[in-house]
Amino acid sequence: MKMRNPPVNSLSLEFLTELLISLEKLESDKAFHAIILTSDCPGIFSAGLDLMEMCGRDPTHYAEYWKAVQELWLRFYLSHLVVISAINGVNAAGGCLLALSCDYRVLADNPKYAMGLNETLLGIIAPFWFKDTLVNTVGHRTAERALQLGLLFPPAEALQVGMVDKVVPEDQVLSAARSELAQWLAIPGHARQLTKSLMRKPTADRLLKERDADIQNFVRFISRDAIQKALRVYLEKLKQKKT
Ligand SMILES: CCCCCCCCCCCCC/C=C/C(=O)SCCNC(=O)CCNC(=O)[C@H](O)C(C)(C)COP(=O)(O)OP(=O)(O)OC[C@H]1O[C@@H](n2cnc3c(N)ncnc32)[C@H](O)[C@@H]1OP(=O)(O)O
Repeated sequence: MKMRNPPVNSLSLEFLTELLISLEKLESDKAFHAIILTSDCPGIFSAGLDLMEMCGRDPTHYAEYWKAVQELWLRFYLSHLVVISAINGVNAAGGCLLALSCDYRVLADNPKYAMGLNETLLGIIAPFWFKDTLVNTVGHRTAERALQLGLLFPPAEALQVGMVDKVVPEDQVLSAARSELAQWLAIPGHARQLTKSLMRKPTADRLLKERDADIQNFVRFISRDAIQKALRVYLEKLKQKKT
């Protein structure tokens, strides 16, 4: 699955919906057993959630958007397919969440390709299920530091803290993901799937039990004047970077 939403693969409502539909199609076709998730945007895996969906819109839109974000995470996190990410670019916040929801992560060895949950740098916070997904991957202490400081880890550090499983030269990121896949596909499917569910269901259930409350919390939080201002300032900084 090659993500293509130029210029930065931001996860807009439309793009989230496309990803969901693609995933559902693959999952319902018995011929498919695995996905390699990668990017078609040079140097960028994903810039995360689309800030334009969270800025200057009305509460109904925020609620619709957040429901789609929840849905995409739940579907990827619990997918019965083997999902491996071949991370071939910078990968921020919501994009990083998507990679953390995969079964295995290969990152291209380029110092520019940092990844992490950097929400605090924007003046916002990573929701509890983003946090849980990170804790499940790198452990509590590393997650606590990474989340508070909004750290984006370059490849060597991402490997060292366990955020990714392998770092390879850029031109080998896809072939490394394919090689890894062979090992996962050699395991009897039902046993692997049940084990995945055993490991992940408690984390997913936390959100499933509080889905509506989580949407309401998001809408309340994102609608605050101070948060809207912080997002506008951040977007402005991104634009000024060019001049
Ligand atoms: C009491 C508590 C209750 C709590 C309740 C819960 C609360 C929940 C809170 C909210 C949770 C929200 C979670 C958010 C998750 C996210 O994912 S936020 C997004 C974070 N992403 C980023 O910080 C990355 C930002 N982008 C970049 O750093 C760079 O763009 C890049 C990815 C490194 C690429 O750089 P470069 O190649 O130089 O391209 P640019 O010129 O910077 O960008 C090109 C254009 O794209 C626009 N853009 C970039 N990122 C985004 C984005 N995420 N969304 C929308 N648009 C984006 C950028 O502005 C450029 O636009 P133009 O200038 O118009 O070309």
